[in-house]
Amino acid sequence: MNTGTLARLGRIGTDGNYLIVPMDHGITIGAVSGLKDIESTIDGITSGGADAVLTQKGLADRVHAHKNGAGYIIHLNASTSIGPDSNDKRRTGTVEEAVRAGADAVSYHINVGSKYEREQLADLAEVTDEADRLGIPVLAMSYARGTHLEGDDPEHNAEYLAHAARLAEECGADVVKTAYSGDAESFEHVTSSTSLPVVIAGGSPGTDRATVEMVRGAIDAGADGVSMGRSIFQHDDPEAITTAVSAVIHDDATVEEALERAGLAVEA
Ligand SMILES: CC(=O)[C@@H](O)[C@H](O)C[C@H](N)C(=O)O
Ligand SMILES: O=CC(=O)COP(=O)(O)O
Repeated sequence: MNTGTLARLGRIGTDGNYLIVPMDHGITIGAVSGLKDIESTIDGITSGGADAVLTQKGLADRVHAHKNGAGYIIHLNASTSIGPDSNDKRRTGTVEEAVRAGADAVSYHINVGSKYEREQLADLAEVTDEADRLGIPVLAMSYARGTHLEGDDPEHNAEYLAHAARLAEECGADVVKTAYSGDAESFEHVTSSTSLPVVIAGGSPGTDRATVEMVRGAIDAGADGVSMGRSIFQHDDPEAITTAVSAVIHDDATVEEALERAGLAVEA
């Protein structure tokens, strides 16, 4: 890893742990709650302890004035939930554009098991080469998603998730984000399948306790943090839920301690 990449990796995390809040969903699902007044949302989550925020390049001007010194990641591909196939992620930017827009890192989304994985695999490998030349870390959002997967809930199957996580390392990424398998025991298979820092997506929002329990379970399984979007930016109090998630990631708090610190309900 070159000096620049290592230095910038330190800007999107704290001591090797990562509380990243992605808000690139404006392409995927539109300007949902939390993304309309994204400036206030970013103020809240960075005050609550987020290490970095993540958007598409077009939002850069709206981010910088509100990120309170947190790191900034620009996402390089996207799809929409209303188009023919949300697994067909297409390029929305380059690493050079991200650097020009003041990013400390870039991210790229690959759907392993989809009919688009071949193109996305090749594109991710190009992104990591381009990023390495510029000393920019790459967060690979590596999901198990697509018609070639089998089983009842393939998107949360630990075998598929472990494969997706290792794929990111083999393609030269610096951090990998994938879905949580649902429990610490099965997720250990995912974290042990790669030497990369592993962070989890939050998925569709649940209760505050469920969100914090997911983070606690992932950390107990060897994960290094989160790249958690909707559960945080769509929360009624983004600063409070970020405070709770930060307590687990940065201070190794229990679920109860984290919820109490954030002033959130402790009972299930
Ligand atoms: C909205 C979702 O299902 C998320 O998991 C997205 O797929 C993640 C990605 N950043 C996107 O918005 O495309
Ligand atoms: O970019 C999106 C993610 O990294 C995960 O988003 P989610 O809303 O937590 O699923």
